[in-house]
Amino acid sequence: MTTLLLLNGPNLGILGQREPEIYGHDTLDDIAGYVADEVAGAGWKVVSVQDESEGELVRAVHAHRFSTIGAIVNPGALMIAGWSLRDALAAYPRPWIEVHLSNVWAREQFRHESVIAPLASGVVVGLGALGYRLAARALLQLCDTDAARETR
Ligand SMILES: O=C1C[C@@](O)(C(=O)O)C[C@@H](O)[C@@H]1O
Repeated sequence: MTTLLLLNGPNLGILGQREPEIYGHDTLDDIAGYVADEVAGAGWKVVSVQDESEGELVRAVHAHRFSTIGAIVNPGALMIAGWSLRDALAAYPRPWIEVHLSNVWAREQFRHESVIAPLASGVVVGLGALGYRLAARALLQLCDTDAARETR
């Protein structure tokens, strides 16, 4: 079974209750369901990990690095200085996409830089839960391309 890693950082476990005017009303379970719906047609399943601590997220990237085909990563505030998460993702051998629910560029200055973005295959920002769906669709295409390359 092909598996996609859905990785969410600090404070994303309380989506739905957390500043819904910024982050929307969907819970993380809702979002995991949307991602699962997007990839089900390809026969992929989703493993969803959320943690408040960077170390646990690093552990999750390590644990899933050879068992997943790609990843969707919302690092939360670790975008700002999550250097060990950045290094773990640098060693993740598959395509992955950074997602932010809110438009971080339209918010405080400290959210305008992401230490992980330069390593991502792409970044989706400001589209709420739809951003996770779009990231899943992108990974279906990116991973197909990889698979096609491997068979050449
Ligand atoms: O926790 C979050 C959520 C966020 O990653 C988003 O999805 O919009 C944006 C971050 O700046 C913030 O710290």
